[in-house]
Amino acid sequence: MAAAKKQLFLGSFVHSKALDKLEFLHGAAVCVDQSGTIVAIERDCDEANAIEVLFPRLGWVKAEVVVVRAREGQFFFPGFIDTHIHAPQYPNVGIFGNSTLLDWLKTYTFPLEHSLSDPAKARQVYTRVIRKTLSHGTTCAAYFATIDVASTNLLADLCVAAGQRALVGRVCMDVQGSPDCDYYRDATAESALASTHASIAHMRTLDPTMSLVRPILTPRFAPACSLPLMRALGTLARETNLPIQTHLSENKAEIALVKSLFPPATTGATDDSYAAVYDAMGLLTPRTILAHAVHLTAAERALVVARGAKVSHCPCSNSALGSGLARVRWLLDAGVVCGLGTDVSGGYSASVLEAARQAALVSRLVGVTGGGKGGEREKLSVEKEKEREKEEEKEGERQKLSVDEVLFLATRGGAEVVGLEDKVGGFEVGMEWDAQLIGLGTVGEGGEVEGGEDDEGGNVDVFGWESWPERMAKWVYNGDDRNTKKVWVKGRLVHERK
Ligand SMILES: Nc1nc2[nH]cnc2c(=O)[nH]1
Ligand SMILES: [Zn+2]
Repeated sequence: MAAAKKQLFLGSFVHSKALDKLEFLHGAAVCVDQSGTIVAIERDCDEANAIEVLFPRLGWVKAEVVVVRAREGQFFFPGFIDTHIHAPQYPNVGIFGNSTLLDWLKTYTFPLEHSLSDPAKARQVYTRVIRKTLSHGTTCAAYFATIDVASTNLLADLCVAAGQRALVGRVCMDVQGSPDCDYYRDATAESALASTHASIAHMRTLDPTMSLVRPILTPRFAPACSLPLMRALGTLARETNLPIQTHLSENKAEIALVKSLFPPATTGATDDSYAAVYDAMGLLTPRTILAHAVHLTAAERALVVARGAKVSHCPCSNSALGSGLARVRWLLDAGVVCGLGTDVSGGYSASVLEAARQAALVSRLVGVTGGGKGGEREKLSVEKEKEREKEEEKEGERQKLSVDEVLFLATRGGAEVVGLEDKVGGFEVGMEWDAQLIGLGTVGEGGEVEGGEDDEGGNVDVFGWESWPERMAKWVYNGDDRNTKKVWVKGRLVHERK
């Protein structure tokens, strides 16, 4: 549903200009037309200026325009893009015990996903996960649903109704026993493909221009898919240009399983790596989202770059399931396009801001663990050892992701991962108004927070002497949904914090 009215947004706007550079526009004006498209951006422009200068240029008359003002200290920020989230797993957020990937799937995940073939339960869970993610400023999500067609289609319906932009994938998994999921799987590769076609057809009817919701091919991960199924999905991707999402190289036991299940002789792959299996099946494309990519080899990274596939970095999940420290700088260095994923419920939070915070923190650990290189170290002379330590320290510093960088990954990076970089992720004329209004707490002279202790600033106190970059750091490290005051998708208000 489009925004019904022309809108004028006034105040401070913050967005990424480059990986390491946020841009701050203060006292600015942004005009958004009825279709939700940004038609003008003007610096140093108050309401009177906008009416006098911008409106005539756009052919707008004052009476038909709704004005939205950010209060002093508040700012508009692009909506977050969650490049990897499992909608049916939302009831399990925080519930993972001490498990690791393969036993977590068996113990917690497959039973819950299976139970969502009950339409009432699916409606309850999907309604909640959409509301929750919107309240955290997620304007676009790449969702894994379940193997069940009806409830996958319901997820797409509910996204459209709530106004959330989404890629929705019916999960494909036709293999019995690896890992153990006999009660929850597609009966055959053919039936998996037929069910996939059914959900694609539903979404094409629901949103024929894919203005909000689009289908995405979703082979769960190699161990749960047969070669014929993966090959057929690769062919379908080539024929339809549809995007693909899957998991890659998340956990060491998973990688060993892939090596044992798919020797190159069976796949025709050039080597026995995990990425090579997907490549041999035609699943590595410029429209492929690869979740995790924690333990990639240099050769796999080169293959991902060569195919133009993208990576969804899921730090909350990688830490919760003890999967490992993804080397994001190492991926970025090679030109891999990266975004952030919550990976609910491997990830314990539906918040992309939390994923951004954890991406920053985890990157600080990548350096001290030797850039994830590990392995035996050559014995050196004392002098050479000192040199090496210095080099490693420098390299460790370089691994760190800044506040600007993690916010880029959460917005522009994510937009490129989901193939929507021309539409969302920043504030540019011609792009769509997917945005959030952020408010931080303002501490008064008496130490009180204006507007009430609890809600106004949530966990973020701003004293007034902080620079804008410092305010952004406070938001990233201490913020939560209490700071997300309003959220728009395509110009439509889809969440308001009361
Ligand atoms: N994190 C995560 N990894 C997976 N690998 C296969 N399925 C899943 C899943 O649901 N979550
Ligand atoms: Zn996942």
